[in-house]
Amino acid sequence: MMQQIKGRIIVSCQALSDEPLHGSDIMAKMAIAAEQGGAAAIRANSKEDIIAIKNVIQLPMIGIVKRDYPDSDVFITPTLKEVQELLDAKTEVVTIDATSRQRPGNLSLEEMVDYIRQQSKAYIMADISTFEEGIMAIELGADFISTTLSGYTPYSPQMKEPDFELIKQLSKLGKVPVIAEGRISTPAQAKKALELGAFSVVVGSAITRPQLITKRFVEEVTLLNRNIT
Ligand SMILES: CC(=O)N[C@H](C=O)[C@@H](O)[C@H](O)[C@H](O)COP(=O)(O)O
Repeated sequence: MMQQIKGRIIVSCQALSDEPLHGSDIMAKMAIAAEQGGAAAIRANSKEDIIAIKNVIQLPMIGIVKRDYPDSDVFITPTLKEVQELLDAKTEVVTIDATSRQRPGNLSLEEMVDYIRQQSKAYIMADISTFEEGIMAIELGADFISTTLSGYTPYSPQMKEPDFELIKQLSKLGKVPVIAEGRISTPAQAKKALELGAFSVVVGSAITRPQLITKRFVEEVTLLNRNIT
């Protein structure tokens, strides 16, 4: 699988329950479209969506389960319950939040990694938000690190652009494949991430969230109209 995704685009097909495209059947169609476009793998949220996507395409799946808990800000595969759902869905990659924030029930990252290693042969992807968290994830033995959460923890840089600096610094270590993810919205940005050393690039909203794609066009046009009047 590593060779299959090297230097290529992974498409994130996700729509939460409050999004217009929510539904496993729709995500399965998105995944077919991504496969037709040449995606190397699919990142998807929830056991249901992963199973529906696996029914229609052969690409490797990078799975997450997003769930909110009252005692933690961690929402990407926060506990062993979500890990087990991913293992049940037979996802090739189990993705966990590997930030230094407290997990629900004070579960440690080590416990999560141990559980996945004991229960399956799935790869582990660590979603991180800073360089230090990346180092921690490498020490824990993650198979991939993804820059997914840069900009989504209060202590990481808040920016509109992808966090190219983080992609570059982690890739430079040469320890574990670094997946560039988060706000990559143009082919040029995807190319830049690979040039900076990323192993693969995940693109989500710019391909699979039409409400956000529309908004980008509308905002640009609104700006122009403001300048004219
Ligand atoms: C922060 C968070 O919840 N990220 C999620 C993680 O899976 C998804 O909502 C993103 O779409 C995904 O990371 C891809 O990023 P972008 O959509 O920016 O290309």
